[in-house]
Amino acid sequence: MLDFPIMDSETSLDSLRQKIDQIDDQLHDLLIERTSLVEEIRSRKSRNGTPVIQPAREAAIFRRLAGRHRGPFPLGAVHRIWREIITAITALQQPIAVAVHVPDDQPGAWDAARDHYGSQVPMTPYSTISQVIRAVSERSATIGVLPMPTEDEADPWWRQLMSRDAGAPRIIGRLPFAGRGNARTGRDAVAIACQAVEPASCDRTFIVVEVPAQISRARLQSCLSAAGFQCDLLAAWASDGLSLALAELRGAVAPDDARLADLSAQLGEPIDRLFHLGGYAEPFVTTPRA
Ligand SMILES: O=C(O)C(=O)C[C@]1(C(=O)O)C=C[C@@H](O)C=C1
Repeated sequence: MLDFPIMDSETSLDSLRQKIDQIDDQLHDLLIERTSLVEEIRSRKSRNGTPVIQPAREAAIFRRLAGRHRGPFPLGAVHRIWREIITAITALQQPIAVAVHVPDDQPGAWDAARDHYGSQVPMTPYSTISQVIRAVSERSATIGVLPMPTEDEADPWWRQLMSRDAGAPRIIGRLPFAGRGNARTGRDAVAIACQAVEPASCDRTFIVVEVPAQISRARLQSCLSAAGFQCDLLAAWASDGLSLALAELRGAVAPDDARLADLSAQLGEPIDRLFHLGGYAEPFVTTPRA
């Protein structure tokens, strides 16, 4: 702790600025010290096969800081500073590039992505969602930022994530995490990356299930509830006899979750095809969905 003399109205601007300089030195030294841990962290994760990007840990870091925050410094600004730090530390462990879906009428998608992944990593805007998914699948981008799914989409992008390939893209996060700040208009977004998602790390889980043709949304919703799930978003899509439902479920849902067997019983037929699309740590401040 810095030991400052009592300040009174006689304290000069120069001496106040000297104190600011001392504090800045401390902050800077601590940043350098924090960064010095990165090589050890990287090597442990690489030894264990743990993905470099750890959204649940990132969420826990900010929640902890928010819990101890005090004084007038804006919490949203604390979040922005830590997002720069965390992405910089991530990029020291593996190259990071972000592909963002930015349609003309949603410029805020870019702002939210930049607020989250910082100002220093390469970020590319794409006009179509398929381009973003392709960039991530082909590894020209590490992270893709896509609009949060909604219930009635004619050609929902989440179908493109239905893959059993362990290296296929999965949903790893939701943006913005701590409010929109001055970001321009935009829907909430999800981040995708080609990495395993530990079910326990998710406050929300996305699954896609092949469901009996003609099943109504209301019936699906009641089957999910009867199986013990709390479902926040239920999107359906059908074509040529194939009917799919995307459900955003509260909490973690592991592939061997007993409720999935119950769901199959509720639907009256075995679930032939069920895909875990990933999930996210619940945002600190949830913005209303557009
Ligand atoms: O804890 C880790 O695994 C880290 O790599 C450190 C760190 C951080 O800067 O705090 C960076 C990236 C991860 O996504 C989570 C946290």
